[in-house]
Amino acid sequence: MASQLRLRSALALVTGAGSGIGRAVSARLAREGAAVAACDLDEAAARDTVRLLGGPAREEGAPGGKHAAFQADVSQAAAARRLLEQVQACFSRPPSVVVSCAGITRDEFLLQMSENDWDKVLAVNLKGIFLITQAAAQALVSSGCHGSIINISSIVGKVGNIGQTNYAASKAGVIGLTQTAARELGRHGIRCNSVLPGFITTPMTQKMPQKVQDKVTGIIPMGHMGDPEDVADVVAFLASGDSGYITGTSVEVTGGLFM
Ligand SMILES: CCCCCCCCCCCCCC(=O)CC(=O)SCCNC(=O)CCNC(=O)[C@H](O)C(C)(C)COP(=O)(O)OP(=O)(O)OC[C@H]1O[C@@H](n2cnc3c(N)ncnc32)[C@H](O)[C@@H]1OP(=O)(O)O
Ligand SMILES: NC(=O)C1=CN([C@@H]2O[C@H](COP(=O)(O)OP(=O)(O)OC[C@H]3O[C@@H](n4cnc5c(N)ncnc54)[C@H](O)[C@@H]3O)[C@@H](O)[C@H]2O)C=CC1
Repeated sequence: MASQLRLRSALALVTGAGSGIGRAVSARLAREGAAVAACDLDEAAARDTVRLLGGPAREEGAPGGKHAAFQADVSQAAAARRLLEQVQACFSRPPSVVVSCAGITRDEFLLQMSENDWDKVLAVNLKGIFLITQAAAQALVSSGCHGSIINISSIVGKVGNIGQTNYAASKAGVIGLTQTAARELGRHGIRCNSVLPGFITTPMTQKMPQKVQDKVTGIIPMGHMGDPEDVADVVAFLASGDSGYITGTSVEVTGGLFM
């Protein structure tokens, strides 16, 4: 039972909380007792996630509910700063758990990839994690609070993938960013780890051509795609004291794909 409420004193900020892995992470952290600040570019989707967590939503300035929804574009510095301000105003404390799930794809072969598709993916997937990690770390350090920052990379950041020069670069960058943050923030009691999901059933992967989906599934040692909850299991562990001496790591959740 204890492990089921190991996050009862935590406030968790989850970006990309309106869909897929971010929604599953929000549900799992809430189930383990955390208050969840669910953020998404799509505010309605973030609100839907908070409704799924159960109980009344906490609106800024009207404390009552346990969880709250926020709208922000993580790729914009002012929005990232404003998000951390709004979360602290709503909950009277900085988030002790920060999970960056917000991410996009703009897939194309290198020979045809546009600069715009490169820029957009790097802005959301890498710069967005820089901005959120920085704003959250600044809030935690200035308040003397410890924390756990979990950044969602991808197995593609480790091995590359056809059609994803932009995405692969962004996800490889997330690993290096997180390792560096771990080196700098450890002395402040802030742990930073990356999670590298493999092929997970979400709207993001459902956009892939079916023939490619079939190709990938055929080479997964466990023989099937993963669920968002498989990723949430690892995120909850990294968020909790059960991983208290783990920082700077990259945890692969892939069914053995590209081990
Ligand atoms: C033995 C198979 C090995 C497969 C390895 C694949 C690993 C993928 C793991 C993903 C796990 C993590 C995913 C993640 O982090 C979340 C995401 O990023 S989900 C999106 C992942 N995106 C892709 O994998 C790219 C998929 N491809 C496309 O979207 C289109 O092909 C593309 C827009 C790049 C080009 O479209 P188009 O010009 O229409 O060409 P085709 O679609 O007809 O493709 C031509 C040819 O190339 C083959 N192909 C395309 N992508 C891949 C790929 N990723 N891996 C392997 N092969 C690919 C495609 O099957 C065609 O082959 P033919 O034999 O000519 O039919
Ligand atoms: N689905 C998969 O197989 C894998 C996914 N990932 C990563 O996991 C994370 C979540 O992916 P999924 O749940 O599959 O995708 P998804 O598309 O279901 O959810 C992504 C969420 O991020 C939000 N978002 C997009 N841009 C944003 C922005 N600028 N600011 C704030 N929110 C924004 C979207 O509105 C959406 O709700 C992404 O970072 C993705 O790259 C990594 C490996 C595998």
